[in-house]
Amino acid sequence: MKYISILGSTGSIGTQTLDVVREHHNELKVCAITGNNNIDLLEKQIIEFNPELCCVMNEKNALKLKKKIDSSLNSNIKTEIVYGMNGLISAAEYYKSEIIVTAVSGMIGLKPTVAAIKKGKTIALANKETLVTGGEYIMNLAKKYNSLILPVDSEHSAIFQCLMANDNKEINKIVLTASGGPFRGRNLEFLKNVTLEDALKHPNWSMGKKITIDSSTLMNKGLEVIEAKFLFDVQPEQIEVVVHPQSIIHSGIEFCDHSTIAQLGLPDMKVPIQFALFYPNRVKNSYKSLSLFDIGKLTFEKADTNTFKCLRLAFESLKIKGTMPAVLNAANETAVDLFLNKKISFLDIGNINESIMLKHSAVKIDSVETILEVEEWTKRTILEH
Ligand SMILES: NC(=O)C1=CN([C@@H]2O[C@H](COP(=O)(O)OP(=O)(O)OC[C@H]3O[C@@H](n4cnc5c(N)ncnc54)[C@H](OP(=O)(O)O)[C@@H]3O)[C@@H](O)[C@H]2O)C=CC1
Ligand SMILES: CC(=O)[C@@H](O)[C@H](O)COP(=O)(O)O
Ligand SMILES: [Mn+2]
Repeated sequence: MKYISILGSTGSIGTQTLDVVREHHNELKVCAITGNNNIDLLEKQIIEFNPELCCVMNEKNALKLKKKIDSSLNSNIKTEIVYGMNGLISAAEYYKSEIIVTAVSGMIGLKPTVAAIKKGKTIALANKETLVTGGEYIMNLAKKYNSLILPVDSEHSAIFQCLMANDNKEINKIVLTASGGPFRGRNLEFLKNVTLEDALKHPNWSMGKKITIDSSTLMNKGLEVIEAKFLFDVQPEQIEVVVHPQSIIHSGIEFCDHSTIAQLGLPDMKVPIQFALFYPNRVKNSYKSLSLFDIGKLTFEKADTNTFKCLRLAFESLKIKGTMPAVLNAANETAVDLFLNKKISFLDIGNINESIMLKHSAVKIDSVETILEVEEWTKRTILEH
């Protein structure tokens, strides 16, 4: 039996991780789960999976959930309810858990992931913001504490799988695929008037709201470029973004002999989640099979980084190094939150990200505190404006 913690069990990745656990209930056991607002779903998850620990970020919600659980007629439930950042860290450090699925959205995932790394846990990393903000610091920490980081992000899982069979072989480039989002092919004039509802319509994937907006601005691809740079220790120039609207080729590697290996599959996150949970093994499941006949055509385009400036900003932040990717990420989280609350327009997201980068003088990251300080500065600077 493999014991796991799921940080963010009520979200898109969290619920799909639980689907994988249901599929493999004889091999996987959930010890700890966490959520923020969705306590109705947390209650259902507690009843079904009976974890030993459940953290609700928000204290009031935690007390409400505790009341519900205490008054439940099901006397088998032994779940301890905790709350706040300390609670999230306890779930990440939970003594029985070997693998921690980091499926919370945003930089809030940084501290618990660092805590899990310091306990030498295996990290099934969905929360890309941890690597985007912590970069080399996180990778070095993982080495120091012998913690294995297994990517869950579909592109990075694809790259990891291509590398697995070709360990220690020199690579020319990473081919990082992008769907292009709901506004692929559109120009700035069109984007001036797009709405939140338009931006939330991802063509291929059903995901949480924040990452769905990031896909529509191509910031998601920018964050993934930064994630790939640190995970696979390549130069930014070795990462080629290719728009592939069908999202069937999840990414690939061109090796030094000009042979390219890619990983393909239907757009279903259960596949990379399962891969991380069972690594290095491949195990059978009941998921749908890919039929290339049904797909018919696979097409490829260049990304338009003039119209979608967030992708360009990501490459620029990597050139500047240090805290700049963390600042870009924090600016983007703040801007996306404002957009989700209908306070700014779609194009404002990229403009805010760019203006904050211009205001920031990057420094080297030598602690989690450095990252949290620049996050605080970024959010304050945007909101005071
Ligand atoms: N969805 C996908 O297919 C993919 C996602 N990812 C990455 O995985 C991560 C999760 O994405 P996704 O599942 O889509 O996101 P969701 O928005 O669907 O889920 C987010 C989860 O985090 C919890 N949460 C939100 N805010 C806080 C907070 N302040 N403190 C503690 N917990 C919080 C939510 O709790 P609650 O619901 O109870 O409020 C929920 O459990 C992101 O980093 C994303 O980039 C990467 C590749 C694909
Ligand atoms: C499923 C997944 O990994 C997402 O990150 C996905 O890649 C988003 O699609 P885009 O290619 O549109 O950003
Ligand atoms: Mn992805």
